[in-house]
Amino acid sequence: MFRIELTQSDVAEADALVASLAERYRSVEDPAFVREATVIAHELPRALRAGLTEFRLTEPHPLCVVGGYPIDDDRIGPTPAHWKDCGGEGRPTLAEDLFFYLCASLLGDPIAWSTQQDGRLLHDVFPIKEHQYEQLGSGSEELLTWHIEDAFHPMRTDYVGLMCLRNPDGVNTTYGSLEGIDLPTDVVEVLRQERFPIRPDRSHLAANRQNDDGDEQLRRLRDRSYEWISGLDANPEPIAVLFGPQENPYLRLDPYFMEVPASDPEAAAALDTIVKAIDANIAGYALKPGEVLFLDNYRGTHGREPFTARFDGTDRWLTRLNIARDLRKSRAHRRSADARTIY
Ligand SMILES: NC(=[NH2+])NCCC[C@H](N)C(=O)O
Ligand SMILES: O=C(O)CCC(=O)C(=O)O
Ligand SMILES: [Fe+2]
Repeated sequence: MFRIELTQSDVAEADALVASLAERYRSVEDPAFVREATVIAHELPRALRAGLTEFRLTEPHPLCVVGGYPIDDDRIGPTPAHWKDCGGEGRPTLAEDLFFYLCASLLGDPIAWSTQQDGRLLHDVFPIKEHQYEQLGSGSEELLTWHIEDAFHPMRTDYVGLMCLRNPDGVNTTYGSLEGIDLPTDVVEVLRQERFPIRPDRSHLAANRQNDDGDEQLRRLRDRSYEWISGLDANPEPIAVLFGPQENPYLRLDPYFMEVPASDPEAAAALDTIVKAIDANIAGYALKPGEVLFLDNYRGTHGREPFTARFDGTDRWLTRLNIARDLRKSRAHRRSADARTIY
């Protein structure tokens, strides 16, 4: 994996920047911060900026870890019980949120899904009791099967960022890719065709909806998004699993939510081949508090190993950002040029 290690003076620089921002902004969701973040990110330590730029431009590996940012476990307080209780202003993790968001801003622009976690930009990923056995980031007892994030969505992002706030049992994030794998050319050809129906993962379904605020227009847009998702759930659209460069093609799949019809055995066999190839090379990495992981969501899949949650405020806690390289690709689904929520 590609690693960027902050030195002591890098940390001091980043801390000073974050401390000054924490006096001006109360949340990374503040539209004024979102507007300024790209400019402010240029005040991060040079080695960090250079590393993230290299990761973005040369695609050296599907994973990039930024290590060395310190976290005061007491100051961030207990791991919350549900994301609906901890978004927006007043988070004890404001400093960590700001640092994470600025790093992300060197790769692209974070976006929010109207259908995920109340339309927040910054998601929380910790175990939620009612989700123990679900295929959700908030699950725990089940292996979170590997996936491209939001694979079903035409506007899924280029990167997924995960910042580790705590991970007391060293639970592994899993990752896989096509690196070192030579798929037969006829299989690749089939995988490049739109023959693979995919359903939305459960995190976008109305069953997980909490948000109902906002004006009339906002509610209508949100209703429309949920309708689109449930339509897709009932009638999955066939997508291509591979795209882009002939060698080292990009990936788009979430096998748990994909089923090829019996009428297309050739496609079923091709999907089976790539899933087995990626499965054979799955690796794991246990994020440490303060580490930020950026996953290249075109090049690598990821998931999470099962664990037993405690539900006592000491559980594993990550935050998550979805980062787009080109906001314009989703412009038709956002309310203004600089709005971040995709409807
Ligand atoms: N294979 C899967 N489990 N896919 C769904 C991944 C979890 C989803 N991204 C979430 O936010 O909860
Ligand atoms: O918990 C992890 O390490 C990964 C979670 C994940 O894949 C997700 O939330 O989509
Ligand atoms: Fe994920």
